[in-house]
Amino acid sequence: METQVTHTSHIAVLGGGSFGTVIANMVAEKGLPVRLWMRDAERVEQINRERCNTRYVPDYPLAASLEATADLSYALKGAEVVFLSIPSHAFRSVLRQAVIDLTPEQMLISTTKGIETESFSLMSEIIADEVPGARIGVLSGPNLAKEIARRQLTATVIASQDEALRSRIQQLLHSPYFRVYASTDTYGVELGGTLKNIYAIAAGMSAALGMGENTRSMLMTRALAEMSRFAVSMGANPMTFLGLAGVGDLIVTCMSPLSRNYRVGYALGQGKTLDEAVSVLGEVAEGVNTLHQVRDKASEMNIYMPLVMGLYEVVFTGAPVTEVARSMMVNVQSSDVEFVLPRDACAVSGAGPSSSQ
Ligand SMILES: NC(=O)C1=CN([C@@H]2O[C@H](COP(=O)(O)OP(=O)(O)OC[C@H]3O[C@@H](n4cnc5c(N)ncnc54)[C@H](O)[C@@H]3O)[C@@H](O)[C@H]2O)C=CC1
Ligand SMILES: O=C(CO)COP(=O)(O)O
Repeated sequence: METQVTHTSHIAVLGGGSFGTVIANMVAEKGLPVRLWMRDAERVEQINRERCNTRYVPDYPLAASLEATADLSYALKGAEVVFLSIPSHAFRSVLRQAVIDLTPEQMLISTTKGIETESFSLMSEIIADEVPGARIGVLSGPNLAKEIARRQLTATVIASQDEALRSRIQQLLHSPYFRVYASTDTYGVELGGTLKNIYAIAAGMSAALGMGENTRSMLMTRALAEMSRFAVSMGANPMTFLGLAGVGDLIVTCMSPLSRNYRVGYALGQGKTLDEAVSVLGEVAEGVNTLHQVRDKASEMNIYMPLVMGLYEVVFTGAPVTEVARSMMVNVQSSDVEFVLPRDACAVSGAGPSSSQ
């Protein structure tokens, strides 16, 4: 049964790409007023006229209570919840334009799976910087927009320290095809969704090169080990990666040609240059920048991440993938499951054990 939701005001979604559109429409399908903000006034006009975002999610009729707008103040003023589906490279600048119209009781939910260049900030950290005292949540999980648009069953995680926020977002998004689990580990949930994009590029590349399913399985499993090692070094709780926002999202993104990061990897595996692979996509593939940022951070902090290091060489320096793969296969063979949760890791602020509902 669909969750009944009450409302006193509208919901705002910033970002008129594929995920922003799907989030906005899932809420609007419940009859709630939703304002979907995007920069492009022509697209706004087209969406409101045709009731479809033909550029990003064709064949996906939009509910009557969804209104596209190019007026940021109109979208934000009086909104109860603001979802931010803006690519990481533009996230801070959009938030800076938005801040004047935000009020402390509004809930700000990032759906963006990326890292800011230079600062190494995740999006929730950017919100905390730009909107001090904001009520912050992060939404992440195996959520390919195009599958959600077909109402194929899936689930996500809403992570926040704010219990009322978690339950409000569960209420707003829950539907017969979409379940919403809760977590208190904002950083872990956000980090999982961000890191998995790197390995999706590698998975796409290995598929294009005709590598087998054993290879893909090894890649995903070692990716999880590497992500967890990175999380521990960053003071996060790696156990969160065992959930939907970690292994769940890693699996779908490494398996599906619907993933833009997978597609970038596939194109690279076919011999395209990085510029060609990205431009043919025409949508954001966060993993390219994330790979760069994580490689730099891992080098700086001396974190052992052979997949990241190898993929960086292939993607950014043009090293031949078969040679890189071969050299990785002769690396020192360490333990399979190498870490146990450090006893004091749970005490790290913001890295407490996640709680599912
Ligand atoms: N598409 C998907 O399946 C999912 C995407 N995400 C995440 O959501 C975020 C957004 O992704 P998508 O909507 O899929 O991307 P997209 O590439 O489909 O659309 C991005 C949108 O952001 C807009 N944009 C770019 N720069 C802007 C700026 N400076 N100001 C205002 N708008 C700007 C673009 O015009 C476009 O409408 C990404 O971080 C992605 O990782 C998360 C879950 C699923
Ligand atoms: O995060 C996603 C699915 O959960 C979408 O992945 P892509 O950005 O690679 O399409």
